[in-house]
Amino acid sequence: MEKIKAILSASHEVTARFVETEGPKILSLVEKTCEVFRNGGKLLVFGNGGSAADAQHLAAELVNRFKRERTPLPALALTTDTSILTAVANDYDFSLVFVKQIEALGRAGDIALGISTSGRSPNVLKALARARELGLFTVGLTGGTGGGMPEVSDLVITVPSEETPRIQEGHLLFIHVFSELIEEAYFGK
Ligand SMILES: O=C(CO)[C@@H](O)[C@H](O)[C@H](O)[C@H](O)COP(=O)(O)O
Ligand SMILES: [Zn+2]
Repeated sequence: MEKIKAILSASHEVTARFVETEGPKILSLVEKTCEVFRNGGKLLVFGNGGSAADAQHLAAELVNRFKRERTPLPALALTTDTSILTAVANDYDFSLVFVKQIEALGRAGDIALGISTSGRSPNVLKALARARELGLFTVGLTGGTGGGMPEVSDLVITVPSEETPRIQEGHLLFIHVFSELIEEAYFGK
């Protein structure tokens, strides 16, 4: 029981600091995303492991709904097509599994959101770098020092922890806060 309480308390402490330091950046990303959606652009999201699940979670909130009855929003997780993922990894390299999808689906004016707790996953960093070259707005959702994210991201949102699970808990909070604010900002209160 003590262990559970210690984990919960660490998680709360990290998410509280996250909101305090990164809140303004989250608000600016909400504005930017609404502008991109209004201009016919879309959000492409990707990451590995738990962050692949987070990418899918965010895309589902936006395409389906969060709290409101409203029209679907254009978001796509690049982590779900096992034929594409295995073919690219098998024929080329795992570090290109998101790059090739960015090249196929990304258009200038879209947003590429890469999720990496360490900021060091080559497939996430390469996809953000390529997205930027192609004229997408790039966002790194990360933790700790952010690894290589600052070099390839127009906006870096960082959970202030060095522990992967705590960082992921901050990322989940981001997904829900972002989805709720997007619904309000895009469709009105
Ligand atoms: O969920 C977890 C750990 O909590 C793992 O599945 C974790 O996401 C994987 O090890 C990832 O490969 C880590 O990649 P990254 O966050 O450093 O980019
Ligand atoms: Zn996890």
